Amino acid sequence: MTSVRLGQEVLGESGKERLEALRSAPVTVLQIGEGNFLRGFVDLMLYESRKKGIYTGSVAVVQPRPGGKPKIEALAEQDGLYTVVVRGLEAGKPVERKEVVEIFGRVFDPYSNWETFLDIAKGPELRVVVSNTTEAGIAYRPEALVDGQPAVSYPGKLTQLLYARYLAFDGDKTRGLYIFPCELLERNGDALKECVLHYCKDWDLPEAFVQWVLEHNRFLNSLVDRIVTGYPDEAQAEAWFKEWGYRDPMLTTAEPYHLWVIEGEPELENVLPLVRSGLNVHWVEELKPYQQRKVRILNGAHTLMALVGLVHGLKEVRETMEHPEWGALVKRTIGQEIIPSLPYDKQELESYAEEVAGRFLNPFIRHRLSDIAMNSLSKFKTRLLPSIAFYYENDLPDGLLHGLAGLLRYYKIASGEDGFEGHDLNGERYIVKDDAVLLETIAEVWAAAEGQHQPLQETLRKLLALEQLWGVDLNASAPGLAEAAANLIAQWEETDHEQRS
Ligand SMILES: NC(=O)c1ccc[n+]([C@@H]2O[C@H](COP(=O)([O-])OP(=O)(O)OC[C@H]3O[C@@H](n4cnc5c(N)ncnc54)[C@H](O)[C@@H]3O)[C@@H](O)[C@H]2O)c1
Ligand SMILES: O=P(O)(O)OC[C@@H](O)[C@@H](O)[C@H](O)[C@H](O)CO
Repeated sequence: MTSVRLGQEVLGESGKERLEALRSAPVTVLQIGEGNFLRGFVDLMLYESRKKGIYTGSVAVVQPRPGGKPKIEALAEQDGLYTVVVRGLEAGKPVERKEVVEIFGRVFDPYSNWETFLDIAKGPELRVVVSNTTEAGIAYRPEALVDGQPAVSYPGKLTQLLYARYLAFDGDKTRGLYIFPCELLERNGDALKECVLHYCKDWDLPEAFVQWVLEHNRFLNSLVDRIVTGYPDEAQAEAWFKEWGYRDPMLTTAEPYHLWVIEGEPELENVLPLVRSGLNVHWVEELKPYQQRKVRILNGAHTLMALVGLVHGLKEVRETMEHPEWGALVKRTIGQEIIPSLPYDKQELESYAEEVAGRFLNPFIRHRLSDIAMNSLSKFKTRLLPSIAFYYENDLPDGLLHGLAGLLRYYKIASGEDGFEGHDLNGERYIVKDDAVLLETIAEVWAAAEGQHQPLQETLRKLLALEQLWGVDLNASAPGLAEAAANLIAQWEETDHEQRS
């Protein structure tokens, strides 16, 4: 077992020289987010581009929340280096590529180095901000502007950054930034801009600044697509560390497939030269078709299989896809229920769905259902509910009904020592990670039902009435859902009980 930690020493003399060059390159990209996704996606792309001599700048990275400090410190201890293993099938052939990514010229904690953050914001060479703060990160919550301190929220910090830049360049219209949020939100750029404008208003920032934000900065809407599965299981990590001769707690794994669709003109290659670098990036006029296709097919199927799979004791994506009953259910739901609900070319959707099914079967990637299930309440609403809504006038088809029943059964929870806990059909305990207020509300419904020995259908009816979960009273939108879901859950309980005894 090696105790050597990744750092510039591991790269040898030529590596040290490359790192020196990287650190003296201008910071053209400021990255808000130290998470796995950005490191396995944007940073890896920029690194590919830099290796080809096309992108010549460097990236400064900070964490968006105080809680991310240990990861930022770990990256800094490794001289900004980290390993990505890209593995999967390419044209049907297995590939496994390891890269030590050299892209971060600066790595720091903005909470203890706020002045450094603002200095980077004022850098003449800075052109781009990228972020991934999860869907929860792009949200407006009123907060005070405190001089010399970072705002709590990401959009708040971005407002501070833009204001510092505006003041430093005296409103120069050529100094605006290109902002690329990578959060999986519909029209993520517009959503981020709205939050920034809210803070401008709350903080009474000058109207001239607001005009500068609107006219000379671009908030780009984009869609990201790559399955980034983070740190592997311990046995795999140890085997790799032994083979490589160094340890890397910031190691992440990803599939070879990658797609970034950005709503913007191809001339923006001058800002981020991604297509030129041979990457699967598309500058398009209208993002919506790409967004809907991906979120409804890929993410919808993920959410469906995570909920149904976890309730039935399954743990991973591939295992679920290979399961004779649940794998077939997922494929059927995509092909016969989700695709017919989308207003786009069927052949094209089917070919995307086939590609997605192949990605789910990636033999090298162990994608945990429990990771996908995190925050399923909001994911269900954006990823599966729109497909369900297409069938409000008719009976809900079987696959989507399984998704809804899976959600309701998975969220059969009670408050426990480690958070809100549920039990799968085999009685195994799990912890549900989601919005605390919503979890509390759901747990209260289940607790009341137990106290009153309420029939399952009645409990589900109460849950389906919670507009804070679905945006509507689902009983009114689709009468009969509670009964259908209750019957299905009862059938699951019975089948699993028979199989156990
Ligand atoms: N992993 C993937 O396959 C994948 C693919 C496409 C998109 N995404 C996007 O990435 C997100 C998950 O990111 P990851 O896989 O890098 O996980 P991660 O846990 O490694 O990183 C999450 C990042 O978000 C930050 N964050 C979390 N909640 C926040 C909040 N409320 N405010 C500000 N910052 C917050 C964390 O500090 C961290 O920097 C998804 O929600 C999705 O938007 C992931
Ligand atoms: O990353 P999340 O938690 O928002 O969603 C889980 C997965 O569906 C998601 O990460 C996909 O793997 C990804 O969206 C593929 O591009």
